[in-house]
Amino acid sequence: MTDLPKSVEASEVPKRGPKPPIPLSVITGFLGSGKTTLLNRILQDPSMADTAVIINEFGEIGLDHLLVDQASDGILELSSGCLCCTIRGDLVTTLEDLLRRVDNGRMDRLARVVIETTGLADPAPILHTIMLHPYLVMRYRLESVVTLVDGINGLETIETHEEARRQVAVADRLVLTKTDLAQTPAQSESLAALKARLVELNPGAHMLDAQAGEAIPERLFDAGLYDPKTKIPDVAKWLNAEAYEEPHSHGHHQHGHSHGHSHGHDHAHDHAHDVNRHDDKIRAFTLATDRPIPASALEMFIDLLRSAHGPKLLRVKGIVQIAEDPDRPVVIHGVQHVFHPPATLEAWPDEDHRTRMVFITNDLPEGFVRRMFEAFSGALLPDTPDPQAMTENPLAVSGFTSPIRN
Ligand SMILES: Nc1nc2c(ncn2[C@@H]2O[C@H](COP(=O)(O)OP(=O)(O)OP(=O)(O)O)[C@@H](O)[C@H]2O)c(=O)[nH]1
Repeated sequence: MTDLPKSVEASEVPKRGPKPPIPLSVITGFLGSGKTTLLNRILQDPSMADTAVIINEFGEIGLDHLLVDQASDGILELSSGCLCCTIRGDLVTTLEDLLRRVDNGRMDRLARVVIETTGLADPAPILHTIMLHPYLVMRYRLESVVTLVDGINGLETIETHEEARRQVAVADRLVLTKTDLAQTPAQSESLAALKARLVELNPGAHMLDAQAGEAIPERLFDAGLYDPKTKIPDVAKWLNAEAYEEPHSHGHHQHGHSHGHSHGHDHAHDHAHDVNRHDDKIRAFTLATDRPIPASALEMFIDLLRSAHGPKLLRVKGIVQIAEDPDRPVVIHGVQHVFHPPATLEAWPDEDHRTRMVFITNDLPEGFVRRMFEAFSGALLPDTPDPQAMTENPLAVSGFTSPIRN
């Protein structure tokens, strides 16, 4: 999985040979956050034609008005041109069934698959199912993780439920729901604090307001490495590393990160928030270097990170300049202990040829990851000591740049 130089080619351009992989997105969000409501709305959008939606229970989702035909294999055809199926058996079987339909011509086109998770689920195992499956990982490509957050109850849910924080951390898109219900000053204030908190937890995810009509398919799902129109990798957009530099300075994002200020609330309440923030162990940060990294060093860095600290890696994305093949960058993508097979791009998509990685970690300090990265990225020349020694006694590396510091 980590033999980087021999990695799979990330060829997305349709051509003879293997079919281009089918984009796959996951919609998650805490109980009652509005997943069904959102799905019902977007399923009526013409751009969702040729989409297959996988949900846990048909009963949960009021799709009756959309149903046309109940097929015998549990896959329903919707009047919008979508298919809908429940997760029968397991997700792998369902995803294989869809491929079979495409391959044997029973389905003309499968433009996208959307999986709705149950509210309490950590979406990571769903991503792992695809990343670890040798066939599915070739036929599907992870396009986006969309996490819905209730604009009224979200802040409290995030502070009290680890699952909710994980859902936020793994997201490419964060959708705020129920913002229409924030009418009192206290509710507006809570919504503002929620937005600030979301930026803090996951600065790279775009935030969309469902009530403002922003949660439309093209903005929800267009979060993959490849531009859906040109099929060209857009690494800068995918990584969105700039967003990590100044987490609180984003245009429409909330500036009022002012939990210490007086809002007329009692002091204890504000103080409780302060404590939660300071105790919080989720960190979002980036690493960057202009020094090419030997393939073996990258492999060891990733192996060590995921084997020793896998559960603490909520999300890792990166583009890496490999010393042996500096003109063809390697793209890495991990969720907890599982990394997608690294993809080698044919060329750098833009002028920036630095290695850049974004991390969202839980209880894994930035300094620790940074030192480990420094040790592996800068010093592992052929005559260097073994990586274990390097990790225990990391060397300082010149040319190493860091957009943000702890
Ligand atoms: N006012 C308002 N209500 C909403 C909005 N989104 C969802 N709701 C309501 O919130 C409730 C829960 O929404 P669902 O769509 O069922 O939420 P869910 O995430 O699918 O719920 P589970 O499947 O139980 O996890 C429903 O009564 C919706 O009508 C919104 O943007 N504004």
